[in-house]
Amino acid sequence: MNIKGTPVVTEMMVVPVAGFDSMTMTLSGAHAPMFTRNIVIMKDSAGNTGLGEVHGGDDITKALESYKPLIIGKQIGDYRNIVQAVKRGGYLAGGNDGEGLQGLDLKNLKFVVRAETAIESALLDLLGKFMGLPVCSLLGDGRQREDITILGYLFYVSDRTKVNLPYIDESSSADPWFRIRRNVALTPEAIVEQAYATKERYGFKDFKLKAGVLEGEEEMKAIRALKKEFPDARINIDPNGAWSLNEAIRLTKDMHGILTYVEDPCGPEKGFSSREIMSEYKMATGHKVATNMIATDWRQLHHSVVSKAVDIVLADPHFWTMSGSIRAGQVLNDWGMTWGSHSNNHFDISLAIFAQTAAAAPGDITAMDTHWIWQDGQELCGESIAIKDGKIKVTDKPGLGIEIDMDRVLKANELYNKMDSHDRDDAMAMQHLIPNWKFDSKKPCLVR
Ligand SMILES: O=C([O-])C(=O)C[C@H](O)[C@@H](O)C(=O)[O-]
Ligand SMILES: [Mg+2]
Repeated sequence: MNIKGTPVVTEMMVVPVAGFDSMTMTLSGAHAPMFTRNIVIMKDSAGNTGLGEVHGGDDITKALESYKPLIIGKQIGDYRNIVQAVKRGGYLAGGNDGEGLQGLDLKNLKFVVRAETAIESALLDLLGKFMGLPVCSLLGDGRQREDITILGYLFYVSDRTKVNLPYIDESSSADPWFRIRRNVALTPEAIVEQAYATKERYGFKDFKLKAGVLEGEEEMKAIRALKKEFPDARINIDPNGAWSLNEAIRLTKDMHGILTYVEDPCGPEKGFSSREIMSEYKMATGHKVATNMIATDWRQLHHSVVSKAVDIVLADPHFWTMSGSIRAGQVLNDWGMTWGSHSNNHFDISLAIFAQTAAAAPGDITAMDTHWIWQDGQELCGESIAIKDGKIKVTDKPGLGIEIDMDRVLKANELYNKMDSHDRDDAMAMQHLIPNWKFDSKKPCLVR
């Protein structure tokens, strides 16, 4: 079909970039000193620039590069067909396996990630700029809200001084959050200190603790300490499926009124699937359950709903595409369930993608995750999106509402080019801390 009347894509650049991170801990190990992302920069015949961002790694860079012939010369108004063509003909087409297997095997993360989200985002950014509308007005049933509530995503952080790796030190920063975020945090007191510092800088009212690091009892102490300090906060915990069913029940059965919901408490065990086990967990405890592990696509979502395994689906647009995430949000809302979003480390382009998607998700959505507070200060765009009073104000500017700063992108690309490996590997830093450390989907990473 030949659609007339919208500008055509004249140029598409894929720029792999890197940024600095803390030695944050998860079930999978420890974040490395640097994280990677892929940035897409498109230009059109109207002179506008469109932006996209997705996970890092050479496979995703190659996939994005392979999409160019399907995009350049095409009209931006035809973006749905372009994304469809990319999905069918792209380098990663057909591969889909991964985080949903409950192992958080990060070698597989690239198959859960929909690289085409970066293409969709750049095209929607261009189209929004052409039409004078923010991207959220072009998604689903259009804009649903004026601001997005964000939660303070707290992590245990290992002692970077114990490993010979180039983690950055910000302990002389003037900002209390920047001062502590690279430093060791393995106690309830340190987690509470993180919460206070993030509240001071971003105004968060709700918090999430990434668990699967220490013994569950220790992590519950941190949750209780948080609730004591922030009695009005909605607080959740996410061990990425590390606990057995019995352990999860034991740890959380008395946490009503303290935990608002529990995210991916258990995984598969004794021949039962993670959906069956999570369903039993929900029945046994009455807790609301969230996931970004067992409902990462439509087929998984179907089984999760049928088995009544979850209440809240964290439909990260980088896993679902922006329009897919909104479609999921519409269905969830109609079925009395709740939409939210998961995240990984990211730059400010992804923050805009999250904000625009959340702005178009209908109903009473849950506070959104973002790792961005761990990256704040490393923006790739001129005027960045701010989190104030625990919220992002949805922009009225056209497109994503941000403009790329090429000097910053080139610097982040230089950092990327200095790295030996571009794929995420949380076992690497862990092995510097504990020789021969190996991922075990049932053992918190510091319990060895
Ligand atoms: O909610 C989650 O499961 C995550 O945020 C998973 C991610 O892998 C996160 O823990 C990370 O990137 O370290
Ligand atoms: Mg999670």
